[in-house]
Amino acid sequence: MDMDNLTLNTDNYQLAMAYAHYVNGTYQKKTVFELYFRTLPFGSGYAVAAGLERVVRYIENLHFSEEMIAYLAQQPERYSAEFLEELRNFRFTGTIRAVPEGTVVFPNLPLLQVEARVLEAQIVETALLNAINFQTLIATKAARIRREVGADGYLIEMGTRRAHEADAAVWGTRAAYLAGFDSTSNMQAGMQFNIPTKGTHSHSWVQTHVNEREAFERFANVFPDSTTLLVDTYHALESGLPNAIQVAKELEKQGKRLFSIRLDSGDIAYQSKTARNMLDEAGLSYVKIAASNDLDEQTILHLKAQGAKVDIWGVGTKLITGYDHPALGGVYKLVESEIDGKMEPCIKISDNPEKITTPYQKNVYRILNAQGKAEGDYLTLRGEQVASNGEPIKLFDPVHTHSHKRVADYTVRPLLETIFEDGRLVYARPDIEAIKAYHQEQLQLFDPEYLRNLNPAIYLVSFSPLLWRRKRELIEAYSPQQSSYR
Ligand SMILES: Nc1ncnc2c1ncn2[C@@H]1O[C@H](COP(=O)(O)OP(=O)(O)OP(=O)(O)O)[C@@H](O)[C@H]1O
Ligand SMILES: O=P(O)(O)OC[C@H]1O[C@H](OP(=O)(O)OP(=O)(O)O)[C@H](O)[C@@H]1O
Ligand SMILES: O=C(O)c1cccnc1
Repeated sequence: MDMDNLTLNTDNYQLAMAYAHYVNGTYQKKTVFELYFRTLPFGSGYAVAAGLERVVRYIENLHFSEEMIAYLAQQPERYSAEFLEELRNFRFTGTIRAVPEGTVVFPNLPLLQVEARVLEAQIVETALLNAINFQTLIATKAARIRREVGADGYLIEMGTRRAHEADAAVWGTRAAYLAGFDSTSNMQAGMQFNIPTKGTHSHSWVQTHVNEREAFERFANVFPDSTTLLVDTYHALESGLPNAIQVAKELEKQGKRLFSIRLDSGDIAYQSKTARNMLDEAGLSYVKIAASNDLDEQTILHLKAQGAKVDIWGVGTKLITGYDHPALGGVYKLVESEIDGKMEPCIKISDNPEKITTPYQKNVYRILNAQGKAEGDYLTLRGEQVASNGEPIKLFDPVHTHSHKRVADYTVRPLLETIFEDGRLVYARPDIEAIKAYHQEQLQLFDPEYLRNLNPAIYLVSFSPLLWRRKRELIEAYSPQQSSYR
């Protein structure tokens, strides 16, 4: 089984619908789907788009292997031999547009758009959501953690042991790195994505020696330029720190420097402040202090408020599992479908206005004011030009319409890039360092009110007047007193 081929990483119902379209002769119908989320995780004011690299690899490798075809042939759905033959030749031949990874994104903004035969667009839904929901969630959590750590702190991702299995560890690490982490303990992620790896040692290293001092010496002698000593196996301040200081002094005699000590239990604020004093008094102000132990942005905020002297933060479980908001609720909705050879808008009506889908394939623009700061995002019909004729542009919340503003002097920046064109990869994939730098540039576009972790300001994702009018008309057309559509 080729584990890199995720073609069957789809739901049973996608194949059932694909088959029913096939049997009815409608499987070649053109469709447009858009992927977006409705609610931000963690109480954040923004999310960080991630997952596109995995989408690209998935689409490039999309095909049903003989083993998969044989499996499908045995299913109770009794797929016909002709359909299985169609699947044997199945490749992605459509067009995908997406916001680049690292983009700062908001609810109801299309992050990805699929324009393809319904057969293809339907089958890929599950895997696209799977990749983008998870990675965007983790990138967003990572950005929150980076915000509290500040630009000076060094952040190591350490979550693999608690991640939801290997894929989540490796791709989650990548998402964390692009959104602000400095390195990871996961070697696979390091190799696969060129992410710097870092590590210290665990309590077992100390426990497998006759005493702590011997353990420290032996480790430091092997890595004299990069050692971090974990000082809390027995008593951090009474034993670990004094032993680490002795080892650092020994290293100095060889012209070497102990890199850091690590605290992994107890009161990190108190211990780090005391450790800092002890190290400084011993003339070891260059030795850094690392901390770990169920950290997240909240704990880090509190530790910093207490004056903790931590230079390096190791964060695992609460990052890689999206601990306090374990899933991003991204959805993939049909916005246009071919009827009698013509693309027609599609809508899903709901009693909850936030869940009514927005019809039509869209263009997505970011509106920047004269200072180059983002004022809001702006969705138009595809092909519709944004007027920049000197007239102010009106931005409003399409659900809570009282919330609006006008921006007089503005420029527009399109957000969607073409990734696949008629099945061909046309996107020059940036390397991970370029994505990381791009994410930092993105943050500069926003006033801090939108970015703060607690009770952030709400950013407007607006419609053009034409899109607004067309959506209203469609809602009207599907209202119960109109019968023509039902
Ligand atoms: N000064 C502090 N203020 C707020 N939270 C802290 C402070 N110091 C540590 N913490 C956090 O408190 C939690 C302590 O958890 P817990 O009681 O399980 O750890 P512990 O006492 O260190 O035990 P263990 O040895 O099992 O790790 C951790 O999440 C840690 O990051
Ligand atoms: O706490 P996290 O953010 O997940 O960071 C990773 C943790 O993994 C290691 O210990 P492990 O949890 O295996 O054992 P311990 O807590 O008993 O030290 C390490 O010492 C960290 O505490
Ligand atoms: O290198 C470390 O200190 C480390 C790595 C993984 C998990 N916990 C700690």
